[in-house]
Amino acid sequence: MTPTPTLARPGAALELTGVTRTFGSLTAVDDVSLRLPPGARHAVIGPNGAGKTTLLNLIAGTDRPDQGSIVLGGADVTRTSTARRSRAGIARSFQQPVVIGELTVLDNVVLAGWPHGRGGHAAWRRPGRLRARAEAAGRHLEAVGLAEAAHWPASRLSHGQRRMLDLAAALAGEPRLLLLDEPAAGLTDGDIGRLLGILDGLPEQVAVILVEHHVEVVAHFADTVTVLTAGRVLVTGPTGEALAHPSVRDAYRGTGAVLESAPGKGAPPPPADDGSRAAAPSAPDTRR
Ligand SMILES: Nc1ncnc2c1ncn2[C@@H]1O[C@H](COP(=O)(O)OP(=O)(O)OP(=O)(O)O)[C@@H](O)[C@H]1O
Repeated sequence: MTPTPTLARPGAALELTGVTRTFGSLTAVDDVSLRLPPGARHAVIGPNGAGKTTLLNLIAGTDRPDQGSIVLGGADVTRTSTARRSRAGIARSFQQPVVIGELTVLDNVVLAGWPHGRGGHAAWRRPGRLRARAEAAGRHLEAVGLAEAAHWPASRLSHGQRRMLDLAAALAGEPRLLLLDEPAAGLTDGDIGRLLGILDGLPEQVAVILVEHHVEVVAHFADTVTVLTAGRVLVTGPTGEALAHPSVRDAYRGTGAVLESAPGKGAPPPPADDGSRAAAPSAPDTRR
């Protein structure tokens, strides 16, 4: 059966309506609706197994919803391939950074930004296009603080640097919607401070969905937050209100997250080597 096309209200960068994904008897994402304007700074938080990564997979197209619709910039992409969505302007970073160790840092970014499809093959034969891509890749590396490492083999990078390279690679496609899956995971305090600076410098017109366990990163970066528990939206709204909501406190109680002390949006990055970070929620992982 052909799905009924969904019309987004004007102006939405992304509109999810009733998005649901089940795995057997488990509903990982349950009737999630969300509307983001261009340039949105939105975070999705929730305990382990809440459905955050599944939601990103559904938006990026690596997975398909059982119900609901996904509309990007007015176009229904619910059933379109990952490659088409990438061409339409969706880019993502991963929990485990995707880096090709044998290539240089610069080439990783050039490759990530290379056009998919037949146009991409033709582009290799045009030295001017290649040069322009390399210059753009250099700018993205500069933005994430990796300019000096541009000609290193990517295998030389530390974990924190790989995360930054993954981010530069995501930016290389000049996205209109950027999906960031736990960019602060495994970073040192100093690296998190740098990450916050980089996030602050993301192009204004790009809508961003940040999935993150570090509440202070969420509080610093996001204007709005959706809290998921067991696949359902518990709360969605302005960051301060969402984090202060009693149900959110209940959902996070006992997980170690320090919601009270999360700095407000616009607060400076935390000092390096301060060990008092708001901890990631650590509810039992229900992954099968
Ligand atoms: N391919 C799959 N097959 C079966 N179950 C899955 C699959 N992918 C995810 N799940 C389940 O769906 C639920 C949501 O998983 P998901 O990874 O989206 O949660 P999450 O909120 O991103 O968790 P975390 O914070 O630990 O990354 C979990 O119970 C998980 O085990």
